[in-house]
Amino acid sequence: MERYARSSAVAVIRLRNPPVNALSVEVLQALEDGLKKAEADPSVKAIMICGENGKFSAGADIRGFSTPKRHRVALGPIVSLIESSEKPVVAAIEGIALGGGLEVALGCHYRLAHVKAQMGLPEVTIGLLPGAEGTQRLPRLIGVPAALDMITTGKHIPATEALKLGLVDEIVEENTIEAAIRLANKVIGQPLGPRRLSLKPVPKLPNTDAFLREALAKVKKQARGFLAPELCFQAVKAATERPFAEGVRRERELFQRLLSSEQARALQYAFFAERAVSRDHLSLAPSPLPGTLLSDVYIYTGLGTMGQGIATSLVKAKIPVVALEQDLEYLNKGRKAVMGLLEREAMKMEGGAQTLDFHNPARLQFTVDFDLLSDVDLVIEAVFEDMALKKEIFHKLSKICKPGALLCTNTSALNIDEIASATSRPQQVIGTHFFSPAHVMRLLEIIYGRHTSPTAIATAMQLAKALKKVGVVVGNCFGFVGNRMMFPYVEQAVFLLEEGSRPEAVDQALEDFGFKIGPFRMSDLAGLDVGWRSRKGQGLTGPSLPAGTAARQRHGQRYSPLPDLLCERGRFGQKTGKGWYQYEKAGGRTAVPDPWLHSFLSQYRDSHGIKTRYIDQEEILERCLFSLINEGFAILAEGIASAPEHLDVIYINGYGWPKHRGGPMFYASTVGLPHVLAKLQKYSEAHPDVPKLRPSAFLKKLVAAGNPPLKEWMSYLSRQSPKL
Ligand SMILES: CCCCCCC/C=C/C(=O)SCCNC(=O)CCNC(=O)[C@H](O)C(C)(C)COP(=O)(O)OP(=O)(O)OC[C@H]1O[C@@H](n2cnc3c(N)ncnc32)[C@H](O)[C@@H]1OP(=O)(O)O
Repeated sequence: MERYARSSAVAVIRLRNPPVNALSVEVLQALEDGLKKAEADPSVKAIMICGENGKFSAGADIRGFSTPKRHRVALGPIVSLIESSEKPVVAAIEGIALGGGLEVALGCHYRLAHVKAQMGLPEVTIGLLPGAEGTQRLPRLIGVPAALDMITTGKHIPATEALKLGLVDEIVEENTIEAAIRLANKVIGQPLGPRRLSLKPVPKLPNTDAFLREALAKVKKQARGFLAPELCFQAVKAATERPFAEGVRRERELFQRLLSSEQARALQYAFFAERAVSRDHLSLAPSPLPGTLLSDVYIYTGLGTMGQGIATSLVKAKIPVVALEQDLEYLNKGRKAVMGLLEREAMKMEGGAQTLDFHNPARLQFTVDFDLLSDVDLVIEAVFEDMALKKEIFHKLSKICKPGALLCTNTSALNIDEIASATSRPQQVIGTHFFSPAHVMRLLEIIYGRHTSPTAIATAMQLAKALKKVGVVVGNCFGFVGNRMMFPYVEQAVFLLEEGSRPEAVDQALEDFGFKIGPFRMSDLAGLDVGWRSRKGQGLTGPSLPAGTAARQRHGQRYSPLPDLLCERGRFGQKTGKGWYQYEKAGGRTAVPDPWLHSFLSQYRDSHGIKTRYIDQEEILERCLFSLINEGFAILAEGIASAPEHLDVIYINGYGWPKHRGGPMFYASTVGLPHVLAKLQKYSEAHPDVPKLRPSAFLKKLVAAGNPPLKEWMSYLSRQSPKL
């Protein structure tokens, strides 16, 4: 505790724990001591709580949740202590007030925020609920609908919205601390009863029961097996039914349940994994992006779907863009699409189009003039996946671009070294694999080649950061990490259809597991023709397939021609109105099980002598997920990725893996590696012609070593890529 000024009647309690003033045991102890001291000091007439370095607090120290209970300090009683103070307590909110930080502010009698501050109760995103009485105070302050929304989604809200909701009393544009001191002085001696949220009733709704029923249904639908949102709901519901103290008891019960759950552990693991992975390699970049290193980012594209998303993403990050197309017709189409995307993005932002300033040619210009490339700092090529075309472009780039320019290719599988070989500067060639839609998806897979320099890797990581994406650095192999792990997963899904399952059963099992979308719905959405083109290119199907090749075998391994057969019938998915499902029309989005497909599958099985059998959910999950995980172990052993956390961050941010399961490798660690190995052995014996079911040597090694915790896995490998 300190005084604002020597003779000031206002005591200041500053939360200090860089970088985000997380409420560690020490901070909480100091907060409690400060409060008691101020309370006992007769010369103190009011108290102000603020945070160091322009940030109120990011809430409880998340690392503390995995320490034994005896080492934790309960925050709820401290919030109560603040509220029961006989002297007015003012929260001066700058930067962020999140989780326990906002709960501290809710205990204060007055809340004043800087206009740029953000507030929220994001506990749900780490598998918890606001367990410091926040589920009971917030509905009393802003009403049940708004409180439920904030608590079950965990979203951050800006100060302007907080003011409208009544979450803060005042917002200021200038010095928050001085404004809070003025407020504290002004309210000295005023009655505190009406300012104590625990004493207020929860505002009544016209039909609380119906509202809660609907809200619960919505929460359950979105949660897909994720427990925290529903328990957050239950805690807020308790506020509508019980007096404050009983509501708090219920909140504590629910909080404890979540705290000990595997889901909370998984989400907290994912929180730190993402931050650790994003930090990798950054320090080697010569200077921060954008602006200094990158004066212009050049996108050479087809301004097709990927190029459009990438351009949008760069403009949103305020990086100047020059977008190039091969001819005016494509350029105009691309321009229209990018402008449309930017208009929509601008509508979601405060300040709209003006903030993004995308009508300004200095920010975004469209051209067909390749020579404009000579002065740009970074190029992102996003033409379609054709090695010959990419090599031609990179050869040209290498001649035109200035010596220091970084040359990035947006490929999802092609060999970076082969692309780099077309240039005279392979050390500056790197893969930047964006995910569609590129202005929405957070993952950026960054692929280094044999000659890629550490500076190039670090610069690509800077780019990811500037784009607010999660950059993950991986090695060069077919499909890199994400798609390479996806191949066996999709392969198993199709094999399951051959053996007796249906697309809707496979999708359901994986969506129940928590995936946003199952493999067949995903394939219909992405277009079956994409994979078909690639398989034709690899000689697995189409005219280059040698005559006499067995229908269900390639290179001595099992192969399913089912996706090829659908493509031959023009069933490309949503775009043609038919794929693994049927749709209301070409371009339709509602997938409906298709009787034609069911009878097609029966005939297929008959013609290949396959006996249809019932396949249960367990087998669907095990075969799809464990084959994907098995590939993950192979990737780690080959040094393509530097740690299991990297694979998990890729899967959560790029492939719709349910975050509450922590990513595939974390999931493997929770079910236990001996279990994964035993299942793979069983399925591999049943399907000896499927190499991807054969347990990886690394997995076997870890099991033989006694199933060590995930953090220790990499110590069982002697070789690591020098660049990772
Ligand atoms: C003690 C028992 C009390 C029981 C109370 C029960 C109820 C209360 C529960 C809670 O409060 S749970 C925590 C709720 N808060 C959050 O979920 C916020 C999480 N943090 C963020 O969203 C972001 O970090 C941020 C605050 C918006 C800042 O984002 P920015 O992109 O600027 O920086 P980051 O790289 O994300 O973070 C910087 C640095 O800080 C670490 N960190 C952030 N928040 C916490 C935290 N709450 N606890 C511990 N550490 C935190 C983060 O990990 C980064 O550090 P490194 O990992 O890079 O070392």
